[in-house]
Amino acid sequence: MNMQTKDDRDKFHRKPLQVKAAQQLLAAYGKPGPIETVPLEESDGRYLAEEIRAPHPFPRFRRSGMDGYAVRSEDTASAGSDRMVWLDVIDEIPCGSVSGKTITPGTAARIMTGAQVPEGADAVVMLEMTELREHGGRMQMGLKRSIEPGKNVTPIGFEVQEGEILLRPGRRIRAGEISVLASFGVHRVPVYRKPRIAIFSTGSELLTVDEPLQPGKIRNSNTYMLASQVREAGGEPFILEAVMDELPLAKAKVEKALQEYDAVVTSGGVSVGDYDIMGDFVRSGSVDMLYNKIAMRPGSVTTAAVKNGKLLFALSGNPGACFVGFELFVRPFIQQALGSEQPYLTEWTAVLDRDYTKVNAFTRYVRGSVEARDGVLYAIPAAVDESSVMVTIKDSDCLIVVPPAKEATPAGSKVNILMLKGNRL
Ligand SMILES: Nc1nc2c(c(=O)[nH]1)N[C@H]1C(S)=C(S)[C@@H](COP(=O)(O)OP(=O)(O)OC[C@H]3O[C@@H](n4cnc5c(N)ncnc54)[C@H](O)[C@@H]3O)O[C@H]1N2
Ligand code: MOO
Ligand SMILES: [Mg+2]
Repeated sequence: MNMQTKDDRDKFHRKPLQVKAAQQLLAAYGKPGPIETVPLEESDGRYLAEEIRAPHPFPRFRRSGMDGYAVRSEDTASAGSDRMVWLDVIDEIPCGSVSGKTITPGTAARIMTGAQVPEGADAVVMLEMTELREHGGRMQMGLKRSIEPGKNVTPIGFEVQEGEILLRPGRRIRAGEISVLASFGVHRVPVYRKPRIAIFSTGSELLTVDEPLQPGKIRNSNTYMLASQVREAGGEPFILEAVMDELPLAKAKVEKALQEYDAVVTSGGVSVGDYDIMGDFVRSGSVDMLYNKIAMRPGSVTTAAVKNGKLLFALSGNPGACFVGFELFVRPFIQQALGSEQPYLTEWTAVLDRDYTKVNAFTRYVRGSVEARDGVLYAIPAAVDESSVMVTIKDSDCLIVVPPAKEATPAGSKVNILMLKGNRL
């Protein structure tokens, strides 16, 4: 039987840090950069690294909104149901062409949607409102309705003025942003390089996913789950081989990974057990420990340390705790490295759908699904949400934040939820 040592006493009496305080500690290390440029078609999902200003107004020319005729509105003033106004058609302007003619009194030009409205014209009449005839060897269009100035003409700069800021750094590039970039000719897009995150699990019980099961062993799921979370958060995951619960192995692996990658995420071995070597490692002095206990559940044993300005996130081995630890601490780091405007999970309010009976001294982050009923958001806690439970992670749209309470939280209570799915703003 082992005697209790000073180290044991240190690890048994850890001082828990609040989640927000831990996030603040970590924020000092989450700096955006470096910048790389990628082709526009590869920029989807990336984070813009430079401000984009409009080099020209948009639209850049007066644009027809209809297929029809470009006219001078004042020429149509006398048109009415019993009085047809006829105008000479002096040109035809397909999209992409610029007319060399000016619309003078008594004339019009046939024009297509998207084409540049010719000089002199200040309105476009849609084709369906007009008639066409040949008269004295000239083509004429007629209409029975007066047209107001500006009708069906999109003015220059209607959408964007020259010099206007269109996109700021840290903006996630999606379909709408890509449309902006393409419209202004940004074919090589400056983006923040994806932070390179090394991931490995610790645990002598771990098998690779393709190994047959053996007595007492389990397959390593956390590594792959974490890699998916890294990708979803905008980082680039690097899966390293899992290590046995032996301190020198883990120490060598972490130290090498910290040199080669932007951050290291491990799972397992952070509690107080005899083989919880990651806990021993962060207390060994080879890294500076930031914290080794958080006032939250699951994931109270979540640990972080720093070496040469680089972070080690030592997450719990319990899958549920590992998942939550990532979302609360690693995701913001990745998002900060991408210059994201909003690194933390978005907080919404919802109505708790059923009683949540567990009580705890720490804030709980309960996996739940979200449903909208009659415009009200309901949060439904997962049936089983123990830290060690893996299978309900897949069903969580959100984390329901249950503050420390001595009594159950009844159905109908207003709760804050952290959105996981559909959150990627
Ligand atoms: N005496 C105490 N025991 C425990 C405490 C405590 O305060 N006092 N805390 C409990 C809590 S809370 C948690 S959470 C766990 C944390 O455990 P560790 O982070 O040390 O993780 P391990 O011991 O390595 O593993 C825990 C559990 O998770 C499984 N595991 C580990 N790695 C993986 C992986 N890559 N993929 C899938 N599953 C994994 C492992 O087999 C264990 O079942 O400690 C409590 N104990
Ligand atoms: O770290 Mo443990 O999950 O608090 O459940
Ligand atoms: Mg353990």
